[in-house]
Amino acid sequence: MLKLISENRAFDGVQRVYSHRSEACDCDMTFGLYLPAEAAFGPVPLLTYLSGLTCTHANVMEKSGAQRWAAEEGIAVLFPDTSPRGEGVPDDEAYDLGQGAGFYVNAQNAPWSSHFKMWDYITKDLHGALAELPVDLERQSITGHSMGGHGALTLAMHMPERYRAVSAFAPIANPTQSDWGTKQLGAYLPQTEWANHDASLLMADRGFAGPVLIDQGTEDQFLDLLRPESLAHAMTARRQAGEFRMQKGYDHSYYFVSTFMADHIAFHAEALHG
Ligand SMILES: N[C@@H](CCC(=O)N[C@@H](CS)C(=O)NCC(=O)O)C(=O)O
Repeated sequence: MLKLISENRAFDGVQRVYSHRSEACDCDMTFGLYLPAEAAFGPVPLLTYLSGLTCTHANVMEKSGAQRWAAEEGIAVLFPDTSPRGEGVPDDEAYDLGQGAGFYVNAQNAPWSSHFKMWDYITKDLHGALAELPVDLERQSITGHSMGGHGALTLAMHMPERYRAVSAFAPIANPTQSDWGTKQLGAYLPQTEWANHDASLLMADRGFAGPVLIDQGTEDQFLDLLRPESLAHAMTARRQAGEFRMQKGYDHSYYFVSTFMADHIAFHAEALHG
């Protein structure tokens, strides 16, 4: 059951925030949902945006300007949180492990395995919760930033029947070869599972049948950790159809994300309305 936390009118639609109980994460979770005006008349297509390290559902909702473009295209945008939270949920002193850093996996190692099941949260609990809202679950696609770009790419490549298109802003592209990856995958999962959560390895192995769009800033302060070159190489080696754009001068921040948000929403709208 969903609990409505807030509702604000935006671009003729509504920006809502809900909380609900997640069985997978064994705690209450919060998410944002933007519904365009069209949702008053029937289910609209749904784009999920997964956020990066340290974020809650709120960063992208407040800083990316996504609502304007979603309203123009008549699509809903879902903004999930990045981890389980609350008392009793394990955490780490570092910003990039534990709460705010769920990495979109189902943790198998203690102490994380008790709550950190973000893969199941997104694909099962949240999916189920959306059934009572005016979104068309047969028309979905996915995007994300940084850790969320990693989540978007890995989810899309594992579930192409659910997601028609995938895009990413500065994704963590090759986590098995990066400190943004080995640290978290190592904490959460046995090493035999890592390759299932590495976008470059999945791209080389299986690719994605639908459209793909990646944007990466050339002045991103985390380039060495993100390893975009591994994903670009995997895409070209596989002859994956898609666009990989190196955007001159942009860093890792929401100034970068908001600059290209219109492009990404138009890209998804084309796949979702088609
Ligand atoms: N706090 C970290 C960086 C974390 C970071 O840049 N997070 C990105 C996603 S990976 C973000 O979106 N932060 C929240 C924001 O800008 O609103 C550091 O100082 O090294």
